[in-house]
Amino acid sequence: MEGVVVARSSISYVDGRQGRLIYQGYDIRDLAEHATFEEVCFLLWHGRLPDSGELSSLREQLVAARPLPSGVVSLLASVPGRSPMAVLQTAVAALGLYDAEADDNGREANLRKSVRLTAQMASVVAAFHRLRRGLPVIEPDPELDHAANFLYMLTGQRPDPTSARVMDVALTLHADHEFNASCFAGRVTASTLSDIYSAVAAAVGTLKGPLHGGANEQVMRLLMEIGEPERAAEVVQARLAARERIPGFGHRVYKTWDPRALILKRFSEELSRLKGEPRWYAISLAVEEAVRSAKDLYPNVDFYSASVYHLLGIPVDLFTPVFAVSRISGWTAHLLEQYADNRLIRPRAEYTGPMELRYVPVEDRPPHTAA
Ligand SMILES: CC(=O)SCCNC(=O)CCNC(=O)[C@H](O)C(C)(C)COP(=O)(O)OP(=O)(O)OC[C@H]1O[C@@H](n2cnc3c(N)ncnc32)[C@H](O)[C@@H]1OP(=O)(O)O
Ligand SMILES: O=C([O-])CC(=O)C(=O)O
Repeated sequence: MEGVVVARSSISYVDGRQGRLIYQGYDIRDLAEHATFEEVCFLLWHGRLPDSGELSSLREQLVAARPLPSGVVSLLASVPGRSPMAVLQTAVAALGLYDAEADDNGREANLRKSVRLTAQMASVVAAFHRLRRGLPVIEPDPELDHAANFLYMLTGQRPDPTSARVMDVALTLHADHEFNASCFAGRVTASTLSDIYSAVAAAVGTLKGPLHGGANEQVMRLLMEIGEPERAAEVVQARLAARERIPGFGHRVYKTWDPRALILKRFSEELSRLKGEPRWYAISLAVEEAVRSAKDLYPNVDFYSASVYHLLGIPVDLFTPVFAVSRISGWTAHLLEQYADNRLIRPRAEYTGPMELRYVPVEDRPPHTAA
């Protein structure tokens, strides 16, 4: 389906040649510099920036929705913690079980659920992490905005202003990206008129893969394996010689710099310096140079977000869940758009199997021999 346009959408636009990303008319660089994640959520859901009353109201709704149903907390305390993305997917389905509006697909109900899901996915990731470490779940702080509160509930420390701002911008940068694989999976689910929780659970499962959101975790594991900038070229060359992919490079749509990667690169450099850990930026830069000199591939959003998340104190296996904590805003915007003008998404396949075979009873079939 490379390059195939499957629907019309007003939510976001990716110009893969110029390296531009637009949310509802606004350039991502403008939003990253000036907007908050809460404003971006409103923009994606409503198609325009909020006025101050609307923004205060959205903030209040998000704060009010942060606490999780106790049944979901019990579930998080009892599941095996091997795959945080599988836990998140399970928790999204469970949140639907506790929502009396789960099966109401009207726009107003779905908007309320978009707010709840955006607030609660952050709470799920933070609570799961605390519980698996045997630590108490942190009560949300209504004075903190979404990004800062997430870091607080995860780490137990109120973040410094730079960390809070970097987290907020990272959420904005990851919020939406046109018909990416997870968004498309969610829209396909919604197109059957299934509920928003089912659609988001499908999207979470799709984001998990290492060719999509799962790449950010693989990037950090690569940086850790490399360990020092001087080893970057050797490790990258060995991987390319083995025809392995370098996580965090290449993109189906961008054929130049991903504008989000440029912003995250600056944050990686800034945080590396501020936190006194210059090697993460130095290794990342050395990997970028090694890949760029070997292949015509640019870093995507997952490359520099890895060192940024690490420097914010986020555990490596939560990197992809943190991507979902942001992308829930874009997924739900797309689901609202899908429900508003729905037609079942059901493409065709070109059949390549045999025809005209006749059934033979099992006792008459010869033993199968591997080809
Ligand atoms: C949020 C996101 O989802 S962003 C993407 C996150 N995923 C990653 O970072 C995983 C690594 N990247 C990749 O695997 C790919 O670049 C993808 C899946 C993102 C896009 O892939 P496609 O559009 O299908 O590109 P395609 O697979 O056709 O690659 C074109 C060529 O570039 C090579 N290539 C692409 N990405 C990489 C990479 N990361 N490392 C090494 N080679 C690569 C391919 O091997 C291929 O080379 P060839 O023509 O010599 O065989
Ligand atoms: O658009 C894509 O294919 C991948 C994606 O979600 C992104 O880059 O944010």
